[in-house]
Amino acid sequence: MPFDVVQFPGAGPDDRASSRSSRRLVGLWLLCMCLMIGVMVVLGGTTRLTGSGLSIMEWRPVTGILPPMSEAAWLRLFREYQAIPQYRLLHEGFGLAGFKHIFWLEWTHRLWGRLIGFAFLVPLVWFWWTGRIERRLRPRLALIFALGGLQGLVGWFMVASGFFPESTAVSPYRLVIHLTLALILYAAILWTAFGLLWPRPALLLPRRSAVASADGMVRPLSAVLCALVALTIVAGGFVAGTHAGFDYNTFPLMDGHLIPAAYDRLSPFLLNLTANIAAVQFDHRVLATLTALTACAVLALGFARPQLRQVLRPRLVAVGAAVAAQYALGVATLLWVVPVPLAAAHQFGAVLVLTASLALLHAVRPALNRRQLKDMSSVDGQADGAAPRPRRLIRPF
Ligand code: HEM
Repeated sequence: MPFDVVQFPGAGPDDRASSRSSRRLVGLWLLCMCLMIGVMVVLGGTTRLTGSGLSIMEWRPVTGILPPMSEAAWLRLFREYQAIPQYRLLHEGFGLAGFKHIFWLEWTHRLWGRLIGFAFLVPLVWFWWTGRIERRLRPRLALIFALGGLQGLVGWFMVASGFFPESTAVSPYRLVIHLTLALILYAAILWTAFGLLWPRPALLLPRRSAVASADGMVRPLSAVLCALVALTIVAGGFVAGTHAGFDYNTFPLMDGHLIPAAYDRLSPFLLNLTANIAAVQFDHRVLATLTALTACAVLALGFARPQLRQVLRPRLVAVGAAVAAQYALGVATLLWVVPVPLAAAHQFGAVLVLTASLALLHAVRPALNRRQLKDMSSVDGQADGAAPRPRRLIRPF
């Protein structure tokens, strides 16, 4: 009997849901959802970077799936777009062909959003109906679906801010909310998928050993890494939202200084963190550097300790590679003054960094209770060559 199968003789209606095959099926479906969200993040980034996001000025969740069907319909939409400040300031004179170009990007972004909703809802109903989803997971998945719907609304809330008089782009605050909610959804789905596919921590670290032993330090360090990645992403959202990447295009100095002279230009001081280009860009650099240093610390610890190296090697390599590539991409995006392909790759890189750090944290998370720990020890501690005993219930997250 495979150890991961959770089978209780005469157990309740969750029997099918907790079987290995159901968990794998549901887990793989959720991983596919993550992939779709990753593509969506790149599509959203490209839409923003090419100034396409304001080309559809209506919010029609269902009927909006149909693009304009006649020349008259195209002309009507183009005339509406010509009335907003973005057209006059960014795209004046680009003609109907230019308008169609930016329209199709925004339309594809919205269409992909609808497809994500569809690809989530239909299997969810099917798996639920056929008893493949454990009871405990049902409220979580329903909440994720509701948050997905909310994300569509937040997207429109963001786009609407681009139509304010004299505004040529969306509000940075709304852009950050949109990006953050997308990545919260992504993280929640990924964590749930990991829990289904790898129901127990890869490493047997009792709660007490965290911090108390050198090996145990890997857990708090991984948690700090995830927190720093999250903060760096939010800060990156502000860099994108305030167009801060088009200024201070040198590295590591900013205008000849390590800390830009204009860091505290605005008052009150807190406003600098979100609205002052110098401070916004500097904070993103600092947070990214702290993220990279923490990743180095996790890697140094992981490779120095044989027990950690043996179990965590692929995850450590993934964290190292993703953070190094993302840092280099960030610097390149800055030095080349935000070319669309580099900036879009940098946006996707953030998803990869998040994925790798969550995979590491998931592998070293504590077992849920003492019994689990005992059950795990009974399998893991088979140095005497005795046949392993099947474990009992391991909750899948
Ligand atoms: C772990 C490291 C990093 C992470 C996780 C990260 C993450 C992000 C994210 C999520 C964005 C917002 C993308 C968007 O909304 O379109 C962003 C934007 C940006 N980041 Fe980073 N970043 C990192 C390192 C760096 C570094 C080291 C630099 C340069 C010194 C940098 C420069 C930029 C620039 C210029 C933008 C704006 C690009 C645009 O306008 O599209 N990043 N970053």
